[in-house]
Amino acid sequence: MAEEIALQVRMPLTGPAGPFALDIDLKIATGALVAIAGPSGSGKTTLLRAIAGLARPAEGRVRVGTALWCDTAARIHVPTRQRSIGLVFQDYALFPNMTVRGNVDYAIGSRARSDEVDELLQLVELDGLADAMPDRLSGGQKQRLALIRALARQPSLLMLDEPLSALDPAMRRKLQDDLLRLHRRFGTTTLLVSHDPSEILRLADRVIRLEHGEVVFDGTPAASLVGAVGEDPLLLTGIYLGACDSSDACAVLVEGRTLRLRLSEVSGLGVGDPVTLRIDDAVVQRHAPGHRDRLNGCPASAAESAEFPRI
Ligand SMILES: Nc1ncnc2c1ncn2[C@@H]1O[C@H](COP(=O)(O)OP(=O)(O)OP(=O)(O)O)[C@@H](O)[C@H]1O
Repeated sequence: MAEEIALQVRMPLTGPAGPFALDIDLKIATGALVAIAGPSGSGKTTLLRAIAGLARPAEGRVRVGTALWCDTAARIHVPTRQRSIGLVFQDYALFPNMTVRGNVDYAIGSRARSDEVDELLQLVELDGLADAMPDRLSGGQKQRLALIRALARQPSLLMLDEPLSALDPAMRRKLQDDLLRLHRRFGTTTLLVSHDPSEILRLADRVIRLEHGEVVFDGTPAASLVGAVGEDPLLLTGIYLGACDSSDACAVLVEGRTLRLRLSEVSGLGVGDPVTLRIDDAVVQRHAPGHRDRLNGCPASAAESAEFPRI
């Protein structure tokens, strides 16, 4: 369909272990919130930069809806400022010499209406700080301003590169809520670079994992957990929601999402009980508070479920 985003990017890169190529061919549905995960140096930021026009692919084509932003074969390279994008990076990048309101005004441009700016500031609880300069804001407030500024022009594509990684856990959580709320409100197609599995689980519809410039995983957030854990077991807490009717899987509410997981034993667990899921080496285990031993796991079935509806 014409609305989707089609990305083909091929670009030689040089990492600490030598040359490799960023080689991406993806389609993204309009309105999706897609997490881009993967180890350091795998090419996540470079992919965003290529989409934004800040890096030039050796070969590639970037189409967003009906707009062609880049087509190396046709020698098309639309400058960054003419691409309908919102960008938020870890380091805020606010205009330090403009007030909070001024930052949003500037992003909207000459058509800025003051009621529109007020509404945007209210959305992220910055209306009381409209006349403050950015250096008076906390890290979380700065990042909320950066988010709203990126969305102010209602871009076709929002790209967030580890936007919450400099924040403490409580503020991260708050900003994740804001991000979800803003995503639901504006429906902007979003690419979010994140290393944090619980953040991905909470926010994303789809996860793309890069390694050495290539897509090694493309699937649901829950399915991504199993492959992404590495040496460190991942512990997630959730609420047991009961057995699923048609399979031996159960439903567990984790980070605001219902996951269908096959747990080793569910005897003694009641609906509403808190559970800890241990996802380790493709094994999902659970132990309820009060159980003396961790129960044995069984092959993870996080990948089995096609849909994980948001609650
Ligand atoms: N223009 C370029 N030419 C050659 N190599 C590059 C270029 N830009 C980036 N690289 C290299 O490509 C690799 C991937 O960088 P990139 O910043 O995209 O990784 P990343 O996955 O975002 O990593 P991190 O999670 O640490 O931010 C790095 O080793 C980097 O040095």
